Amino acid sequence: MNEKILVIDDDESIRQSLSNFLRRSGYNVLLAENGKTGLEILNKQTPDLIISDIKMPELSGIDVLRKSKEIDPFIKIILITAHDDVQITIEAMQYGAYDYFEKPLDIVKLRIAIQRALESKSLSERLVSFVEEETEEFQLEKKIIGKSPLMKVIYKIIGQVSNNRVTIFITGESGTGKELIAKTIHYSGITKIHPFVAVNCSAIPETLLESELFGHEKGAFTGADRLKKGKFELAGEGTIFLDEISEMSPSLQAKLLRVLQEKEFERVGGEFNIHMKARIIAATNKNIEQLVNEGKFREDLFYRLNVVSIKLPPLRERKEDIPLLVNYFLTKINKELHKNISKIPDDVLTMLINYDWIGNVRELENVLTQAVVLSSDDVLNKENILLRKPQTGEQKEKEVQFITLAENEKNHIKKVLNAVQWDKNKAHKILGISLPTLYSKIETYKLSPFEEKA
Ligand SMILES: Nc1ncnc2c1ncn2[C@@H]1O[C@H](COP(=O)(O)OP(=O)(O)OP(=O)(O)O)[C@@H](O)[C@H]1O
Repeated sequence: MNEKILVIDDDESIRQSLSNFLRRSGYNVLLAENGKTGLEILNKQTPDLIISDIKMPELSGIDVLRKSKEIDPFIKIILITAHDDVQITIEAMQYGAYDYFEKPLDIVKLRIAIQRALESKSLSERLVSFVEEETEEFQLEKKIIGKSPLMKVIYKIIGQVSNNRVTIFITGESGTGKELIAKTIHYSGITKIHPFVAVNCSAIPETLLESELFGHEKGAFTGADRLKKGKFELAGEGTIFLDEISEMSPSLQAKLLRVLQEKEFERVGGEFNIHMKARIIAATNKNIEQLVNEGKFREDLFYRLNVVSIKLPPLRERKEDIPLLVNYFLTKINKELHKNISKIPDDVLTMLINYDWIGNVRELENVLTQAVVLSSDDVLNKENILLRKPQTGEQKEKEVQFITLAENEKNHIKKVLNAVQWDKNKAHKILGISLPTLYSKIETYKLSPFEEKA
């Protein structure tokens, strides 16, 4: 039996082209020009999957998503939109959207998503969760900046985990935003009315960490002159963020494992167990798998913590986010320092894009702060941008020797196009070639804004 897919879009041309594509792929198609009609069809004809536009008059795609889930909690919904919006992506995933696509639609990716959505329909009964309460206004787009495909994957995971309490392990180099992501998860979902408590496991001496985490009773040890609640207790039903977890001593790793297994802990010197209600988010900038292999981090603890894993990409792997981050930080820093640096020369932006940012977003923010402090006019001047090391290292030269000139050109054009989000008018100027030449190079090298994964 062919599966039924309901397409809801107020744009007739999109409805028709989606309908043709779906029929050609062997599905039965139902069409609705607005959310209200779509919901009526859902009631009467029980489709297996809905593909809905987000921006529609009266009922939006998010409204359709929420109401459809009330009618059929196990329906799969793929949302499409013309606008790239972090908040909407997270909201859509929170309300249980199966996936989220931007126009123009990438048909190959859409086809795969449809197949997967239909395959997982029978499993979804266990996965779908309702969100009854309105989420407090939390302006995510002001906090996490980035529209690269790698960051979009992260936003989807945030949406999927913010309304449950699964344990999360975040890895990523220093300054990639691990704490920021942990806070965003906390403040986007059911934990947001409870405390967010962060502990840096490497900053606290080993002897103190246990009482810091679990608290201590009065008289538990010399100097314990009063009862002190630990971070787990203070976090209540909120989130405890264990940063630099790889630095935890073996004995404390064993204690933490027991807490995770038994969901309870004792204060140091205490005699009764306290129920653990907080969600744990652990993070490290070390290669944790390697530490596990070397026996430096308990494997059983790692598996307990790594229920959902989030790997934050280094900034150099999402260079297209650099211009956005530069704008965001300049606005923020200008405000804080009462400055008005508004002009970013093309060569300065190119330099920032090409730099490898070992310290990631934190380093970028620091470099920009320094540049704003040093600037005396409204231009972000090159001489005020103090980078840690020269751009061309020996390593880079070695890599270049092994690729052809054409490959090098292709890579460079692609890097610039990604960095300016495929704005060809900007790209041809940065590259110093004419617009027609840029088009012909895109054609020759078969460049595309969409990376196909094997
Ligand atoms: N995508 C982003 N958008 C905006 N700001 C960001 C982003 N990622 C990181 N930042 C900012 O960069 C700084 C460093 O981020 P954060 O402390 O979360 O990194 P981290 O990975 O936890 O670092 P470390 O491993 O050193 O503890 C913070 O000021 C944070 O707000």
